[in-house]
Amino acid sequence: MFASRGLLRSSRRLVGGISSATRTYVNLSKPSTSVAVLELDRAPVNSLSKEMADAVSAAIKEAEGDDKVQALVLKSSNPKIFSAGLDITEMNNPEVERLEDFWRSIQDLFLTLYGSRLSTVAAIEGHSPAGGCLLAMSCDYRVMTEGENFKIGLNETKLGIAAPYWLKDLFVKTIGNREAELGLGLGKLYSPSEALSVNLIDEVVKNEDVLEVAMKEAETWAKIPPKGRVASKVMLRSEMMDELREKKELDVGWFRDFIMEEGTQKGIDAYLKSLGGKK
Ligand SMILES: CCCCCCCCCCCC/C=C/CC(=O)SCCNC(=O)CCNC(=O)[C@H](O)C(C)(C)COP(=O)(O)OP(=O)(O)OC[C@H]1O[C@@H](n2cnc3c(N)ncnc32)[C@H](O)[C@@H]1OP(=O)(O)O
Repeated sequence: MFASRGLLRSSRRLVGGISSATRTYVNLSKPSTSVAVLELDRAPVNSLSKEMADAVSAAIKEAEGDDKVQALVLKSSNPKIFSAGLDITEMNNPEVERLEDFWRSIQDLFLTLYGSRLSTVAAIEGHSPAGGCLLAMSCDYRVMTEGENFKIGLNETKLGIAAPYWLKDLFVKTIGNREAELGLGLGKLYSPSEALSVNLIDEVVKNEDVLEVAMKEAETWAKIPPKGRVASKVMLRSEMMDELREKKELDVGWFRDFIMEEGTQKGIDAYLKSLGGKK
């Protein structure tokens, strides 16, 4: 059903009529004719390394390659963490070439998900900070599990870094300029009810219901005739995507220079050490 890609270790099985493919970092399945499910599966926190970003992009393209598929649910294998965002170790004392390639992979992941012909529904299971929020906001619809300790938002400023301009633009498009000023400036992480109140997400559901609700939503989107739906999506999203495509290498340079600064490195180093308490 889903053709395998050279990049990915892939094994296939048929469970109850559901074709599923298990790969490194992602699992792709097709529980119904028109909806595919892409599960993020990089323990412990689904952080986005270069390889993880490439794997997610490849899986989205693979789902798009099936003409019958019209919608995609993005979920996590971890019920408490959708994604902890970018893999911070990629930005900690990096090799410059690897750092630049890492950023290109993140740009490509955004362009692939945000610009997908598929209707995309994020089943946000638990925490979704920074790059996790980027993944969620790149989808067409967001369902998040309840639990006021779960957080979503852009906390970059608290790490001593700034979100790139296109992530800022996406945030503004999603929640409006004033709330984005507050959210970005304060590095605010929102609980599910707060996120709902500012339209960062569309629904809050019980943990056990999240996949069912996301699937139902995806089925609804999948029934819309694709021609008009995709044309509408292109109209709404192409300006931002075209700008990033044009400025891609400039953006890589900004990212590299910003991350390689001594002060940025000190901040990232301290933040990494504070995480998990083990590094
Ligand atoms: C001209 C102007 C120029 C402007 C500049 C433009 C260019 C600048 C661009 C800069 C862009 C930067 C963009 C950044 C976006 C990001 O995504 S940065 C990442 C932000 N993410 C976070 O802050 C989340 C951090 N993690 C957590 O908060 C928690 O881990 C959690 C709430 C998700 C889960 O908590 P818990 O279950 O308690 O797990 P932990 O014990 O904390 O973690 C377990 C394990 O995972 C490691 N880890 C956690 N997150 C990350 C991560 N994002 N990357 C790498 N590793 C991570 C953590 O260290 C633990 O490891 P050990 O078990 O200790 O080894």
